[in-house]
Amino acid sequence: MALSALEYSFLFFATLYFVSIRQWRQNKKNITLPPGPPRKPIVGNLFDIPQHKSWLKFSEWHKQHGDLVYVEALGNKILVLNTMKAVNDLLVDRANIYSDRPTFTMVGELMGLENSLALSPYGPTLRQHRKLCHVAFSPEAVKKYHGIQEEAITMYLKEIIEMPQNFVKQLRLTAGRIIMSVTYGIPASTPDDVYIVEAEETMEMIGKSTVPGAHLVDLLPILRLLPSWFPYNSIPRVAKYGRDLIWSMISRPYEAVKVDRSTGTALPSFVADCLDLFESGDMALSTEDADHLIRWAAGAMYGAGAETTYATILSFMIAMVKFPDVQKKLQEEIDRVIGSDRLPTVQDRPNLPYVNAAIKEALRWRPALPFSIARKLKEDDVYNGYLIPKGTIVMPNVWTISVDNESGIPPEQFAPERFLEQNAGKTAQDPTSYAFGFGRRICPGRHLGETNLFLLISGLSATVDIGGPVDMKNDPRLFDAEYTSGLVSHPKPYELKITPRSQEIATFVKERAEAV
Ligand code: HEM
Repeated sequence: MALSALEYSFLFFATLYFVSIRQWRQNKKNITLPPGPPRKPIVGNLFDIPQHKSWLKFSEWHKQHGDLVYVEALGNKILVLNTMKAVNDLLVDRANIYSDRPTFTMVGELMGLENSLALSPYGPTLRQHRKLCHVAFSPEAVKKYHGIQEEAITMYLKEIIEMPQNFVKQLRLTAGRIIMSVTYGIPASTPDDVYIVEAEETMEMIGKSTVPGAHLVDLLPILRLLPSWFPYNSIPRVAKYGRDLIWSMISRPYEAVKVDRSTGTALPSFVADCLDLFESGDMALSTEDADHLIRWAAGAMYGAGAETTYATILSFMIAMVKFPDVQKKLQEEIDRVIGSDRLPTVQDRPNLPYVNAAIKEALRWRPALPFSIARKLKEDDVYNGYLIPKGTIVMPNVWTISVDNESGIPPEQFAPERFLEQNAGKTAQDPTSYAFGFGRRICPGRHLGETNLFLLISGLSATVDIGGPVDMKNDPRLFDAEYTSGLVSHPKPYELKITPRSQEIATFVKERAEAV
């Protein structure tokens, strides 16, 4: 029987395809895993990876093993990327297989958090989440939140002028109020922080649950199938507690927006923008699906947006104590450009190069997410001759990437000068290219986040002197902040001496805050 030309071509290409797949599989057997410290049977490198600040250990391994460091822990495969080139080659250029998130059985599957934007697997739902963010958090769309951000930060400045000892607690509240206001339109000036209290409680529970080893079921997912009557099985009870807490945190403010919209009293917000988008018919979703999507997209914002801002500013304040010359230069620039009778606004940003350089330096000096947020590889991959197996957890080592060995200024120094025009070309990598993540999962709140940093850094510099802690006799005390080791690494609460730069400034900040 004679075959047609079409059938011949089909057979030819099919044979070529199968032969190349076989060849590829054979080659793969000869391909080695990326380098890393030697692994022990079963536990792998479990006991080589420190629980505290593990990014420092990976930075050491970077020097020994190179740009890729591969480790295993109890069968979990982990690849750490230590350079921007490796990050760009994999997370950006091969985004279709490197944009998934690792799974957590307890908090993700059993408590439901895998529905949320930040933990959502890479697929059609994530693309819809990202579309909502693209519309609601574009550089143009976030302009409508500038007023909210300015007001919340004015209130923060008033609070720390009046009660400087509360600067840490108030910073946390301020970051939370801004996110709640932007996400749900809850006024930042509301004295009732009921949503924030609930969100903080939920975030604490999630933080504890995502520490490796916190739940046995994460190591042995099969345990989730045990019936609830099984002796000593606390999994269903813990899962229900977490699920209820998360559901309440994401649903109460969301339902409130829907009620406010029905009465025409809703303030601008991410949720309101998303509901508008759905109602415009632009999303081709059922009401139920849109409801689910928007609720869980909005529910990710607090966790992702509040603690990162808090961490970056707490580190900035430490830098002001350790590098008083930088504080002086910031104050001088603000006094020269803005004067001392008003607070900086977003419109002033283009005229304040030193403040802008200080934002970059704050993102670089102590990155809030030293390992960014981990990815999971969807299928086997080969890079630089190494096999990276499917399911590998891939972590960009932002800590190592942020070490500036190019500008000639010691990396430990907090020096905005690295990013001034005079150093352009010989300076370090721009931190905005790594601090907010990469590729298809890059932080959707980065424009909003940067504005928070601008208003806080310029507002603090305009109004207060930040000094180290003092003893009863007003003598300086030794000062070194400790950092937490979770996903977000922030300084543990510490003391500072914060004083208004002048009585006039204290008065106008108070008047301005009262007007809010
Ligand atoms: C200083 C401020 C901030 C920093 C340093 C920061 C950093 C990051 C980083 C490193 C990621 C991981 C990206 C990746 O996987 O490649 C991320 C994700 C995310 N951020 Fe931010 N962020 C900040 C502020 C915000 C704000 C203000 C919001 C919201 C209003 C926000 C919302 C999110 C969300 C929803 C994700 C998850 C995206 C996804 O999984 O696709 N972030 N952020």
